[in-house]
Amino acid sequence: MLFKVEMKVNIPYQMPAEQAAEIKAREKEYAQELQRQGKWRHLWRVAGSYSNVSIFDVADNAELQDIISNLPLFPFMEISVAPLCRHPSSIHEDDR
Ligand SMILES: O=C(O)CC1=CCC(=O)O1
Repeated sequence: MLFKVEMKVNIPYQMPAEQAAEIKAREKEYAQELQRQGKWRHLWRVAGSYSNVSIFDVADNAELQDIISNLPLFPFMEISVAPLCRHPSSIHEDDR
């Protein structure tokens, strides 16, 4: 199942820089492993903001919830999720 996920990051300005850097490093490692597994298909920065648009390819809603809630930055994010389905004009066979 494919989902569009939008994540807006709001790290409190009081957080020490080293702590923020450590959380971001863990986030990067987690995100890159999920990309290697094919579960995090696309990860795009939204230009001009500390947010991203991502496409996830997961088994079901429960797996998406598990992945998202384990993001190291999860406590500092506003997240919105939209389920996707194949567009009839798509030429990409893996759009499902
Ligand atoms: O910087 C972001 O948009 C948050 C994030 C998600 C995966 C990652 O590595 O950073």
